[in-house]
Amino acid sequence: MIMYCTRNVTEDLVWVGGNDRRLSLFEGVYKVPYGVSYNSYLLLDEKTVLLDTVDKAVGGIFFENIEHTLNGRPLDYLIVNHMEPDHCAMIEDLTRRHPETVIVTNAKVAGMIKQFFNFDIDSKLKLVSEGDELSTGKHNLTFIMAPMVHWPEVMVTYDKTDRILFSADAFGCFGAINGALFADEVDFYRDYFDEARRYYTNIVGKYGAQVQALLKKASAVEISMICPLHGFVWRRDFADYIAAYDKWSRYEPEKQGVVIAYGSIYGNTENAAEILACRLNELGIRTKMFDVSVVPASEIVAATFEYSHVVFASATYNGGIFVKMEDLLHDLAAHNFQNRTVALIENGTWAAMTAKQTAEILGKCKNLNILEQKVTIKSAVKQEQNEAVVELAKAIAETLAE
Ligand SMILES: Cc1cc2nc3c(=O)[nH]c(=O)nc-3n(C[C@H](O)[C@H](O)[C@H](O)COP(=O)(O)O)c2cc1C
Repeated sequence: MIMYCTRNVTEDLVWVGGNDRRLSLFEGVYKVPYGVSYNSYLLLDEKTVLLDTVDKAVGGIFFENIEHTLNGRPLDYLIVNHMEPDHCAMIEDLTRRHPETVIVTNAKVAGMIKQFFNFDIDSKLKLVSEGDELSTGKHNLTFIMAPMVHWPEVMVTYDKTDRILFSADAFGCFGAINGALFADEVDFYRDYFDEARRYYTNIVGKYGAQVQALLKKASAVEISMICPLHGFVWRRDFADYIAAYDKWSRYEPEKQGVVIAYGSIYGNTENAAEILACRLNELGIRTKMFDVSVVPASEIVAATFEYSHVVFASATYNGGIFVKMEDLLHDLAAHNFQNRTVALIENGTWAAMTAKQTAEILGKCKNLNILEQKVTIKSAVKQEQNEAVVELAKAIAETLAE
């Protein structure tokens, strides 16, 4: 007997993906404490259509799900929207199990299939471009190119019949699907929104302009359901989620407030950061603090997309920026960190360097307001620096929107 773990998305669309709760680092970088899902969808129309495959970690359950759902029918089409291995890993296995399957995709994907795999794809290929249609019986599918959301070959598929957007990595979220497939089956904004932000900012945060382009194309069609490649399916009330994507991809903060990221070896720079946080809160300003030595840069990157202001407080380290802080700054620059107000605190026992060097790294970033007022500590906070921190809190307060 074939075991299976599937859920119907609609009457004739079935989720045949899998969950990984043992992955230590997604993409080798990101912690996934609640696991991650690899979504694949099987449409049972007059023709059968699989939309993307899954990561090899869940390959076994994926094939059980497919065979159970097909129930002896052939698999007519595989649509490949995205060639990242967490979604495409099972393509070659699939073609061995289902030699009848025609692969429907764009030319860039086809090139990548050849790069990743060794089977003869040309004999199986049906190439599509922007706006092409595939009729599968009741359903008419069309293809929308979404380059760099978040690889260059990405496209999304729109089911015109049921108005379903198969959105590839867009609108995804970290976190395994624990039986609840739909976002409305969990308390998404309480339990998953932070994970969705961390997913967006780190995975596609760099490509705001391309996400904007996709949002524009998507706004031209009526959408009643969004089926991403990770996380929950959205079948209702997704306007707020699309609005969050719009905000993130325009690099607009969600909230007025200050992220304070500090790098401190012996606690004195941390002390300055703590004092600043106290003074800001006394002024009614919300703060979120991170010790860069213990919090992964990816979590701090996500927080900088949330808040309007960021303070970097760093000890000087062998003539440079404290190593973990330097990692964070490069990570931010790589994620197109922009459109924020920034303040700097530096510490050096003999020659503080970090304010200047931080400003140099951030010099690559667009539309940053780096406050001229900085605080320089020489080893430990003294009366003079205490006063300077108070002044910095006031200067930050002046730049906050009402
Ligand atoms: C390994 C190491 C290297 C340092 N290198 C420098 C340096 O190049 N220039 C400098 O002015 N201070 C240097 N410092 C001192 C720190 O910048 C800082 O003043 C001191 O560690 C106190 O701050 P903290 O308690 O936040 O670590 C160094 C400290 C350590 C532990």
